[in-house]
Amino acid sequence: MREADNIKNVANIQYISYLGFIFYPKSSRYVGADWPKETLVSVPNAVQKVGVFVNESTENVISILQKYCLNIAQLHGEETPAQCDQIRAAGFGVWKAFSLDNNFDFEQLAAYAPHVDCFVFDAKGAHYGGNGHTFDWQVLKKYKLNTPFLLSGGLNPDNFGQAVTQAATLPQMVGLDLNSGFEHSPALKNTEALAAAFTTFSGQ
Ligand SMILES: O=C(O)c1ccccc1N[C@@H]1O[C@H](COP(=O)(O)O)[C@@H](O)[C@H]1O
Repeated sequence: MREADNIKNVANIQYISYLGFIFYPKSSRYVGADWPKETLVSVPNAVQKVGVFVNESTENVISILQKYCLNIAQLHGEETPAQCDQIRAAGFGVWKAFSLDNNFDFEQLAAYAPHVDCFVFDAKGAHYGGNGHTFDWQVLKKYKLNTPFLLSGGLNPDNFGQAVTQAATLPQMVGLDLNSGFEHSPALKNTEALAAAFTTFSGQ
C-alpha cells in the first residue's frame, strides 16, 4: 500500500495484523523515493508495519525501517543469514521469503531458521514477488522445521477459504500474506474484498 486513506481503512479491518510496504524500486507497488512518513500516522500500534525489500543493502534496510518506524523486514531476494542477523541486532523482526515450486529444496531453510522470525512461502515466478500466482500447497508437507511461516503467492478471494483450510493441517502456518489478489490496482488494496474474505474466515 501507499496511500494514507487506503492504509487507514485496511488497518482497521478485523484480523489484519500486519501491513506491508514495498521498498523495491522495480515493483509497481514501490512506495517511492520520497514517500512521506506521515502517511503511516493512522496505523494503530496493534498493527505491525512490514518493509518489503529485495537485495537491498543491510544498511539501507535498517535506515528505512528506522525512518518509517517499521517493525519487520520482509526479505525477498538473495539475502544471507548474516544479513538477517544484522537486521535483528538492530531491533527489528525478519521474515525471509522463498519462492517455491514442486522442486523446492527445503533443506536450505535450516541455515536461515536460527536467524529469522518467520518464513514467507511465496510462489516461484518471473519476479521476486507479486507474481499473482500460487504454488502447489501440497509441497508444504515437506516442511519439517518449527519456524513459523506465512502462506503467500497468488492468494485471492477465490482461493482464500482453501488457504485458511490449509492452516488447519500445517501447524507452523501462522498467517496469510495477501497482495495482488486483493487490489484494485497495484498498491491500492480492495478493502471490500478483504473485509468480505475475513467475514468468511471468522465463520469457520
Ligand atoms: O508485490 C510486489 O510487487 C513485490 C515485489 C517484490 C518483492 C515482493 C513483492 N510482494 C510480495 O510478493 C508476495 C506474493 O505476492 P502476490 O500475492 O503473488 O501478489 C507477497 O509476499 C508480497 O508481499
